[in-house]
Amino acid sequence: MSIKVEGHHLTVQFKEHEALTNVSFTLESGKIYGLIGRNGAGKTSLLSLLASYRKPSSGTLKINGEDIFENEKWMAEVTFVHQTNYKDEYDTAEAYLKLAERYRPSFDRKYAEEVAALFKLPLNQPVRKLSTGMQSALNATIGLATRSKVTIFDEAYQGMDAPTREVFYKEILEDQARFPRVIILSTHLVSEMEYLFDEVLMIHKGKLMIQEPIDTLLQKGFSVTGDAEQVEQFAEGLETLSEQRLGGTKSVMVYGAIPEDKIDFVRQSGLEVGNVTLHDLFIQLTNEKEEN
Ligand SMILES: Nc1ncnc2c1ncn2[C@@H]1O[C@H](COP(=O)(O)OP(=O)(O)OP(=O)(O)O)[C@@H](O)[C@H]1O
Repeated sequence: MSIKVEGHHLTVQFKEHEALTNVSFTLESGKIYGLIGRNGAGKTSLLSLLASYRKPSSGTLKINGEDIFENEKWMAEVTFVHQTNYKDEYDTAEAYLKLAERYRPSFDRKYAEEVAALFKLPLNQPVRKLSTGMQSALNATIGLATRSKVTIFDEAYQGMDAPTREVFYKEILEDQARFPRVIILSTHLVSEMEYLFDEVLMIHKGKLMIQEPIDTLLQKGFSVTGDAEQVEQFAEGLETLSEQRLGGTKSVMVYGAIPEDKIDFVRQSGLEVGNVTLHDLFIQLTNEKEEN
C-alpha cells in the first residue's frame, strides 16, 4: 500500500514560543526526505507531530486522508528513531529485537540480525553497557527492520563512527529499494548525507522554507573553478556562497543562475562550472533569512 502524508498549515505553540508556524508539506512512499534546519529550527517539533507524540496547535496532519493523531492504525505504521537514554536498561540488545518483533507485525527478525551483524552489534550485551554509537546502531537496526510505512530517523547516527554511518546509509538505500516507504532523515550532517535524499525539507525559525527535489534545489546555484584571477573577475558583482583557494586555483560557489553577460566569459576562459552543494545552499539560505 502506498502512503501519502499531508500536513496543512501546521502550528506548534509552546506557551510563549511558536516552534512551528503554518507548515504545509506532502510526503510519498518510495522517497527519502532530508529534513534540515539549524539548531532549534523546529525539526523535532515537526517529527513529533508525525509520530503522534504531540497534537498540532492548529492545522491538519493526515495519512491517506485520515487524521493521524491518536489514530491507532496509523500510529502503528510510524516508527520514530531518535537518541534514547539507555543508562537504566539491563536487557540485552537481543531482548530488544525480540520485543520489537512482538509489538511490530512488520518487523523482519532475520533482516534485523543481518543488519546487527553488519553493525557488529554485540547482541548478548546489556543495552546500557553498549557504547553510544552501538546504542544508535541498535535503534537504527530496529528502525530499518520494522519497515514501517513512515520511518523517521532523527539524528539517529549519534556516536556512530564513519564506517558505521556508511553501513547505516547503505542499508537505508538498499532496504528502501526493496520495501519502498516514506523515510525521513533529520540531520546536521548535510554534506555527508546529501546523496541519500530524494527531496529536501528545509526548516528555518519554525517555517518550512523549502520542499524540493534535491536536483532542483542544487540548480539554484553553481560553482566555478579555474585560474584564481579569472575566477575573481567572473565572480565580481555576484552573490558568492563560499570560496576556496589552492595555489593559483580558485573555486567559488555562486547563488543564482549564470548571468547572460558572463556566459561568453566562462566559455572563453575555460573555467569549469559545476553544481553547488546542499551544505553551501543551506548556510546561505538560513543566513539570508536571518538578515531579513
Ligand atoms: N517542550 C518544549 N517547551 C518549550 N519550548 C520547546 C519545547 N520543545 C522545543 N521547544 C522549542 O521549540 C523550538 C524548536 O525546537 P526543536 O526541538 O523542534 O528544534 P530542532 O530543529 O529539532 O533543533 P536541534 O537541531 O537543536 O535538535 C526551539 O526554540 C525549542 O527551544
